[in-house]
Amino acid sequence: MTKAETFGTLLDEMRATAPLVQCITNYVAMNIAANVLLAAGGSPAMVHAQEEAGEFAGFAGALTVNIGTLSPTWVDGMKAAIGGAVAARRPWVLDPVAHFATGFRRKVTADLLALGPTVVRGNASEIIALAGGVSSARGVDSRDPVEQAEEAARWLAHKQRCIVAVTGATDLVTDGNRATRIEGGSPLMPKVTALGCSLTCLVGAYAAIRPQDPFGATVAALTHFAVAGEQAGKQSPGPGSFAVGFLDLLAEVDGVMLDKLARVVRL
Ligand SMILES: Nc1ncnc2c1ncn2[C@@H]1O[C@H](COP(=O)(O)OP(=O)(O)OP(=O)(O)O)[C@@H](O)[C@H]1O
Ligand SMILES: Cc1ncsc1CCO
Ligand SMILES: [Mg+2]
Repeated sequence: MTKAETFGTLLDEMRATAPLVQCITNYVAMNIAANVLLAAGGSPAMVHAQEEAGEFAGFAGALTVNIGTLSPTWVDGMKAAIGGAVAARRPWVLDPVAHFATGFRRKVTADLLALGPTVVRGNASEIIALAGGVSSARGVDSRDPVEQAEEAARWLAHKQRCIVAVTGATDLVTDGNRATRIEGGSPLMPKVTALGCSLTCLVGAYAAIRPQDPFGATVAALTHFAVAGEQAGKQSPGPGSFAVGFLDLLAEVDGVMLDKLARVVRL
């Protein structure tokens, strides 16, 4: 981000541009992720078949790849899409859902990481395990605090030469040298499935408008989520109404509100 830019100006620009984001996500996330992206201001397209994924990535603003409900044919689509995005010099974001759980997931994740994601976004357990650490998580839900993942995130970002975003009660974004903490959100967020997967797609939307600054783009996306989540949490008695209210708040937050309510700390 340049000096004159704020998260708010980035949000307004993202919404005005409505970047086309190719989302290869899981069966659980597909609907909510598309709705999240639309509410926030982007334009999602769930395109994953190997026959067309590479071609589509050539004109999408960004690509996001999520391994939540893997199968071999989807992996072919992911690799084709990544090839298309890299050839077109578009940013791509990897969400390594429960990558530690099985041999198949570990192998696919290693293959995808080797293709050079622009951003990796995961929960604390996923990022700790990606850096070779030990986590007690067995499935898609995190069992570790974000603070415990900071060293792992910095190490991974350095090794992969990418941006790493760790989410949880507070979020952390690092490029291996710089790191930023984002506060906000709601304890109801992990009680609604696939909000992390949806956030990965929103990171794609911001990266599409700032391909030269994926660090700033990632912090902006997480800040948009944190502010909308915090406000929605104040109005929601439980996960069901939160899911609906959160979509409303993602759309309601504008640049001025984002800059007023953002709690972002440079570490
Ligand atoms: N306890 C919490 N308090 C506030 N915000 C939270 C909390 N837990 C998660 N969040 C927020 O929820 C969003 C999703 O992060 P989370 O770490 O739950 O992703 P995830 O585990 O990958 O989710 P999923 O796999 O279900 O998509 C982020 O914006 C994060 O800041
Ligand atoms: C519940 C679930 N299972 C595979 S992916 C997914 C969505 C949250 O990551
Ligand atoms: Mg996840």
